[in-house]
Amino acid sequence: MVRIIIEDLVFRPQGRPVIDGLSATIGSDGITAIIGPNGAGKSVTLRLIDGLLRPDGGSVKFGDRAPEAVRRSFVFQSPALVRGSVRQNAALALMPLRLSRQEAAERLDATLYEVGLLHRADDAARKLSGGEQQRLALARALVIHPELLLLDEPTASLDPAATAAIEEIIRVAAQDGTKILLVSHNLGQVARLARDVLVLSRGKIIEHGNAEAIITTPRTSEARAYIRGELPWTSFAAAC
Ligand SMILES: Nc1ncnc2c1ncn2[C@@H]1O[C@H](COP(=O)(O)OP(=O)(O)OP(=O)(O)O)[C@@H](O)[C@H]1O
Repeated sequence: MVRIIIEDLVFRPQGRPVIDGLSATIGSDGITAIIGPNGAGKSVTLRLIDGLLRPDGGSVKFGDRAPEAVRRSFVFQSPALVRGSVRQNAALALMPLRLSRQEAAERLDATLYEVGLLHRADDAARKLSGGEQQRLALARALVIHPELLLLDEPTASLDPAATAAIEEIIRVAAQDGTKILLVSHNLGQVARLARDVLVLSRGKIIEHGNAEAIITTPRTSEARAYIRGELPWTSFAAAC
């Protein structure tokens, strides 16, 4: 179980405050979505939590566990696949685990089956469709049996059917006990999947709570504007 405690996190490249004193305690189960307008700092927050970026202040703690003891995976919006087969791509993630050959093969088959790619295991990864490539990226993330899975807009460029397939994989992973942090602009997806939501604006959390409550009745005007899709020129156009 991974509880994430973020305290006064600051990321300030060249002095520009991108993340500006962000604090939150994120519960150890279910799916937590991070939403907010472009440039709010969602991806940076995910990277700071994962340790891909170093903060300029504050901390991210996983309860009382050392960060390196928390098995975790990160899936990006565009899957970075290497040359080789579907199976070889997924197998890369297993290398640090030093499993026996048989155990690794069993795990790979089980995970490729879960994401619906076992029948494509020997095909070239780069020949997969966008949705299949993202399922492979998820297989590579899930094959290590992560305790924490960080997903940065995993369905941003996918059609509804491919999105539904990815959402089902995410749902099953969460049911199996993986804690999931999901950055998404797809509020339907957030409503379908998330238990709780963090709303970011200009590097700060402006709301954190139950997903349904935040999506249906956001408290702050900024969250309301984002969720209702108010664009800056809406009121200007109305005034003309
Ligand atoms: N590694 C980095 N170093 C310095 N600045 C960065 C880095 N990554 C992102 N930024 C800057 O931080 C700001 C927030 O970026 P971020 O990608 O976190 O936004 P976001 O909320 O995920 O936006 P979007 O919804 O458009 O993906 C941007 O101005 C971006 O240019």
